[in-house]
Amino acid sequence: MRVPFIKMHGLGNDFVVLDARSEALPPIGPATVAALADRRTGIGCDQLILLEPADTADFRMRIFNSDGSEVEACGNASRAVALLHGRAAQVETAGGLIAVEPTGCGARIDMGVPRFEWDALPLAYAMDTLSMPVGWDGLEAPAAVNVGNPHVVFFVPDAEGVPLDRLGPEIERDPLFPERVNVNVAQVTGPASLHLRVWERGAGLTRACGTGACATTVAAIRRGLIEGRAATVHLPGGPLEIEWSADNRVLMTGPAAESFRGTFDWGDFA
Ligand SMILES: N[C@@H](CCC[C@H](N)C(=O)O)C(=O)O
Repeated sequence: MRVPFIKMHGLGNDFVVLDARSEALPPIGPATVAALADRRTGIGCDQLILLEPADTADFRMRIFNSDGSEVEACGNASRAVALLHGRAAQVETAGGLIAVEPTGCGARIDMGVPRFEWDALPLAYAMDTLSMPVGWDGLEAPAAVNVGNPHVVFFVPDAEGVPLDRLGPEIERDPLFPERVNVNVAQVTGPASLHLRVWERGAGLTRACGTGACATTVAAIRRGLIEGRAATVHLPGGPLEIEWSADNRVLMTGPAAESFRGTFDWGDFA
């Protein structure tokens, strides 16, 4: 069975998009996702995105990390999917309903309401999530935020100097995070400006993480580290505009692009 795919990205965080909204695909498992995501023997991506019909929204977006795990949210893929869809839509995700709106060369996404309760992250046990009393080799007192998916955010004086390739996997899999966690290291660079690097759960270091930018902005506002309720978040792949609205919704604006299209043989990856 030949299956069409669309290769897309948001600031270099890249996706294989499978559109099963009008024609169903066979059930997809973690091994197939990981094989397709492999950069040497597959198509290669940070996340695989599967679009399906939905009952209570315009369509459903399922998100899989390159390790095969299915997750709740992906900011950059939401913009890519908005671009592909070509008009405003309500999209069902495992993390909740999001509203997407294309804006020419990208999209604006209403990512929903952030959560800060320890059991919403989730953490293994109760603690303060604004400044968690924990640390890993010099990375101390992160904030925990769930923006559909779980994030910890460390504010540091020099984000580039953090050995995230070493500490990211350790923190991601710490027993404190029963569902693992996305690890953000952020530097405040101005009254409304942040520099951010992210170790993504299930995907490793990526060039950009939309939900990481949302979680980091919300955490910076809660901590009083920036002025107002909006920031430009500079990631290795480029900037995102994030706002935490007065009615408690996280809004993200930024680019997305299609790279190429192709087909693959399902049997080669099943
Ligand atoms: N790249 C994403 C986040 C993808 C999911 C994440 N790795 C997780 O496991 O929660 C983004 O742009 O938000």
